[in-house]
Amino acid sequence: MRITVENANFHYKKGRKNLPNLYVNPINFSLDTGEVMAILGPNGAGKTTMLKCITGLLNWTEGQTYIDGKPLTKINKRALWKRIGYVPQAHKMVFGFSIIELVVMGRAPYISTLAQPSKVDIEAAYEALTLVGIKHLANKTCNEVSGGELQLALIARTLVSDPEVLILDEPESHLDIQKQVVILQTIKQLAKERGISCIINTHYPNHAFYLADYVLMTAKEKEVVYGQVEAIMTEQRMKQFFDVDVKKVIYEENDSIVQTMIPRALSK
Ligand SMILES: Nc1ncnc2c1ncn2[C@@H]1O[C@H](COP(=O)(O)OP(=O)(O)OP(=O)(O)O)[C@@H](O)[C@H]1O
Repeated sequence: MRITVENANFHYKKGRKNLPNLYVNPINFSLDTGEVMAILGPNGAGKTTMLKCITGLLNWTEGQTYIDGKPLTKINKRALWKRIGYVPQAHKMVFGFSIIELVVMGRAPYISTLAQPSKVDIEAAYEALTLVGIKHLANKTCNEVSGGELQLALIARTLVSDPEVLILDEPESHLDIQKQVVILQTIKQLAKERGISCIINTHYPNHAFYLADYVLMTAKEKEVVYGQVEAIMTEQRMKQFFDVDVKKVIYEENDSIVQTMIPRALSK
């Protein structure tokens, strides 16, 4: 499946008044089966808004998202949500669903209105929990698990609809370093082994280096740039977009080239 965004932009409204466009120049990118794109930018740059527009939760005010060449607005919503999985930022939930109930809700596009989830739906939910490594938490309530465990459950909830594209909003935020690794490895595995295309908002340049084939970088009043990771993730661009001096370090580990970025202010 190919997801394409062409000449897109967005502005919020305040009352009847249009606020300025969030992006200085139109957004253009294309992602094929199993490819990963990371979106990076400072707080308030419009990353969450962009994910919502890509999936049709908000409507682009200019341009369009296309799925295999077909405008997203022309695709039946139920059919669309079988193909696209959206994992929002995890906020602690205060209601009492169990984790398995939360994950079964992800089968909604397959369950007809008013029908109960079937055995197949419940089996699919357990399979997804197994995949993200938290099957043992199935009967805990959302209130009883940690932020990281809830984040994994939200990913599982998306996986039960067997999506072709996974859109994740800062999935590794608020997680300890071990849980971050689990999330990143899970996403990479879904992309490379299951051919799921992934779009991920992240605040971590190193995560983009690990996961992404392409990076889209945006910041208020800065040109939106998009391209292959090596071309976009430069010291110069980090200075330009984040106003931070970083050192890009490249080294070899287990026959792979690893790239990382360290803020110079933190090196003694
Ligand atoms: N409903 C809204 N109405 C008006 N402005 C909004 C609305 N939602 C967000 N904004 C503004 O749009 C801009 C982009 O917000 P968005 O949440 O997309 O940024 P972000 O890059 O995801 O930020 P962060 O990294 O902090 O999560 C911000 O200036 C925000 O205040």
